[in-house]
Amino acid sequence: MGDVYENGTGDEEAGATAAHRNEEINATGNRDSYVPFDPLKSHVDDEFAEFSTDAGQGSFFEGQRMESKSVEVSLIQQHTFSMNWHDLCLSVRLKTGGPFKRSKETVVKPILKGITGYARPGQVLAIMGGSGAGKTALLSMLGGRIPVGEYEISGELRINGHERDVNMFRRYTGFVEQDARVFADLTVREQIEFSAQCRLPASMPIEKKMRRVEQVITELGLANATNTLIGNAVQRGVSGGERKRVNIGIELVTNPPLLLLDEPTTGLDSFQAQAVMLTMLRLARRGRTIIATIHQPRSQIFQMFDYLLLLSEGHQIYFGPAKDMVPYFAALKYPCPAYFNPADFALDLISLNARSKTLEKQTRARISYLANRFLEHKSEASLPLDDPLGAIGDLHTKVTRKGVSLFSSQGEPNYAEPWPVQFGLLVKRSFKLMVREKGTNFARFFQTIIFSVVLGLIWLNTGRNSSDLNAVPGVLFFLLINQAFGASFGVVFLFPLERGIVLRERLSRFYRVSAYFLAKSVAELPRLVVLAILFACITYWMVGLQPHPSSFFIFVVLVLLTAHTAESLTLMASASASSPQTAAAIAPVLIVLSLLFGGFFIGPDVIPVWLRWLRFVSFIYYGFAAVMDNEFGYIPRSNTNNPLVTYNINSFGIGGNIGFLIMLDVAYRAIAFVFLLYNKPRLQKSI
Ligand SMILES: Nc1ncnc2c1ncn2[C@@H]1O[C@H](COP(=O)(O)OP(=O)(O)OP(=O)(O)O)[C@@H](O)[C@H]1O
Repeated sequence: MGDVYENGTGDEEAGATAAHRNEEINATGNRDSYVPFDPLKSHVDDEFAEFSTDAGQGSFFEGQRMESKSVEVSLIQQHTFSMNWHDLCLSVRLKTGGPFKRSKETVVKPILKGITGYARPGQVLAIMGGSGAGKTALLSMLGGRIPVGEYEISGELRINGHERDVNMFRRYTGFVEQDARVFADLTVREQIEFSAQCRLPASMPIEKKMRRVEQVITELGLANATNTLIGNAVQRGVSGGERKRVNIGIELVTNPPLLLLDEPTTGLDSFQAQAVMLTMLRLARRGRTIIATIHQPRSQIFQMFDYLLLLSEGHQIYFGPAKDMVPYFAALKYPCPAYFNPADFALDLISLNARSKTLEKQTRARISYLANRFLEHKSEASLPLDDPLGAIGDLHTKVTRKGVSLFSSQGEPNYAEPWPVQFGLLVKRSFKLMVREKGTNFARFFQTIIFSVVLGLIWLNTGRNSSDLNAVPGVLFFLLINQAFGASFGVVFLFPLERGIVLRERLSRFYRVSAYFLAKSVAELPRLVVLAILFACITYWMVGLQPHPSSFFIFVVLVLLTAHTAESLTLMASASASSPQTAAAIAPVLIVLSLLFGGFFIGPDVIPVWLRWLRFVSFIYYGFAAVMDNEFGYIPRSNTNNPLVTYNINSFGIGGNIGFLIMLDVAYRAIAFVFLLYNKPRLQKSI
């Protein structure tokens, strides 16, 4: 679409171009040109009347159903968020120059240039602007989600008239990101249910939590997709729009006092977009504060907005009641043509048109003119930061050393559920995900059987044949490295693939990282145990190792322990990497180094002195020593043909080597946990 106002900021030009679209320009652009619309009373609402009734009768919205007039009364009965912000600025430091340039220059790129406004309980605030205007940046700033490092922030922000404790704030607010970060192998219901189970108060009975899940599913029109897997590019699941609504449902289910949504309607058809916004409006009318960025809303959606904040190129162009936007621009001699969608009108007016140098110059001049006019108007738009509305609600603010916290944190735990419950929920989810990886499970099962049979056939009866005795150490070593690599490949992508989802859940305080880490470890165990036992059983008897049950049992334990330690070592790589590619690059290095110093390829005397210590942190070194001892321990060490002597096997014995292996296993896992704990984007704490 062309730029309606491409002739610049002049009154006549603007009017003339607008006339091109519609002869009937309401030159005054007064309120008469704006068709009042009450969505809650419209026919659209009727289509959703049943949900409205459900919500009113059920426990979903704890407060009573609110009409605008009764909003304030009900606000007093529940946690409510009133948010004021003043002169918010955000800029990013960009490094220029190639990677080898000695002195890198830093360029500061402003993203938000002094944004002021407020959001009230009971109302919907829409943040509108063209692509790259700064909508997501502003929403992230309001949501306390600006990463540390390259970004610089300034300005003031108050919740209910007080400084916020950003950690508590994140727990109590819902933040719906633009891109849905959800598990492909879980169903719609499972995703929303998990959020409800982790985040709703522990004191709430489970039936009530499940009822709330059902209500959210119904309210978001997901009833027909409840048991459908989310899916991904490879495996077909729900539609893009349904996926988006699941993302909203995950936040909505906790009924947060403040809900921030980044482009909740993008990718939805117009009916669904309207339905989602209607849900937001209803939520607002029940006392919630809703802030949503939105791109190109249709006129009926636009009329659901109570307040509007317009952004262009990081400048604030408008803030105020949505219904006053058209008159505001008309007063600046930019009238909205009659019967024209006010949202389209505003976006045409404030978008930078870079299709040609002339157009860019003209549109830039207009944006700067509008931004300057808003600066003059700003004092009227802003409210004092300690606005008395902040006193509404039963929030108890408390003075802490850091300032005033958002809530009274007395008796207010950081997480809704205690650690054991978090752990239980996570084990259940991880196990479910593991079982649903049918392709992987199938492949690993058959890979184990094929490998063990092939290896068994290659070295059939090698152990029973005394002339082949010297071949046995090689067989034992190979069996161990086979298990090490198998276990390593199984978990190398574990954390990077889930990273996005887990970071989202960690930010919203679903659970502690320790609960997640331990749950993953526990859920992965059954598969590892089954595969290791299967492998050991087949190869041990085919190769013909020591025929005593106790030796066989020790061998099984050692194969299992070696595989588990290899898994722990790989988890170090997996937890430290932010992408699957990085994990895949680090893990083989760790495993191969362990093999190299494992005592088979290179004897300790050949290794340079300063590198010899490395064998003590090689899990294969202990695993190999133990299986060798298990196989040849009966031969006295005085016998120079004893492979234990030939391979310079340590004298820790089977028990000692198992002990060291367990210690390494625990140490690797502990390091992996620390990596996971710290491998997250750090968010700025100020404002
Ligand atoms: N780390 C960064 N480095 C460079 N530029 C950045 C960075 N983060 C944000 N920006 C820039 O800030 C501007 C605003 O980005 P933002 O994502 O807020 O836009 P938006 O209005 O949400 O756009 P869209 O509707 O396309 O999502 C963009 O020009 C973007 O390129």
